Amino acid sequence: MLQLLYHVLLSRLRISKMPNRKQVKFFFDVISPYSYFGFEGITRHRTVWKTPIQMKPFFFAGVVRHTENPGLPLRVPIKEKYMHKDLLFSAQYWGIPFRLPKDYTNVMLNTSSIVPQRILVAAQLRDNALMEDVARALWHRFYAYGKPIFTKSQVAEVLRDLHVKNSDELLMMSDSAEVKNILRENTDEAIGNGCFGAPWMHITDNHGKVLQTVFGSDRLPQVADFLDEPFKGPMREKKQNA
Ligand SMILES: N[C@@H](CCC(=O)N[C@@H](CS)C(=O)NCC(=O)O)C(=O)O
Repeated sequence: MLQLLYHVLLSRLRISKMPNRKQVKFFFDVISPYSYFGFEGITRHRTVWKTPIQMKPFFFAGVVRHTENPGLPLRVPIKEKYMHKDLLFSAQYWGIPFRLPKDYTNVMLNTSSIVPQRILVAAQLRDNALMEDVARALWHRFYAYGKPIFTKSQVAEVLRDLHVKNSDELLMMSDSAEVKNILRENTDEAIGNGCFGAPWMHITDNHGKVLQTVFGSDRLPQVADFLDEPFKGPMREKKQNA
């Protein structure tokens, strides 16, 4: 009995000693250019934040389908015109080489990103840093060189350029039930918390309770403030792809 009491007290003590650290989950899809900016912004801030950041590849089309979001900027001509300019403006801010790929709106609205997103999940199962390298390289290929990134062979070229070991295994893994489930779970997790767009973030407490949901790469200053962390602007000196 005394022993039981001792263990209960000890576990209580351990819980109360745990720092009450918030965490960020960052949901993104390579089909979303604003995810690219947010991805760069948040990963650059990792060097100055203590807050753990979890990167979550999800399926943007699944979100759009679920929410029946009629407000996608590329579907509204006046917003489309603005967005084309805003992407260049924002890319300049983040120091990202960027030009609009040919036939951009059409490609964005009519191409599926399921293949690269599943490959990112497979890469993350191996190693999160690998996943981030692949995501960054996919965006770089699309926006710096205008080359497509949506089929297996296109992604395979990126893996080859990055000298990824056993890349065939990774591509095969991306068709597994495990990978498909994780991508679906990540998407459902965002949808379950009110997601309608990308990038999307959850700020949670250290028990995983969602304290704040956030839409957009342009909300990083508010995210930093909520986390009690510094916002250092675009940190262009940290850019990896020139
Ligand atoms: N102001 C946001 C815009 C983000 C944005 O427009 N994301 C697109 C995908 S690339 C989206 O999810 N749009 C849905 C909507 O605007 O309802 C930012 O700077 O990141």
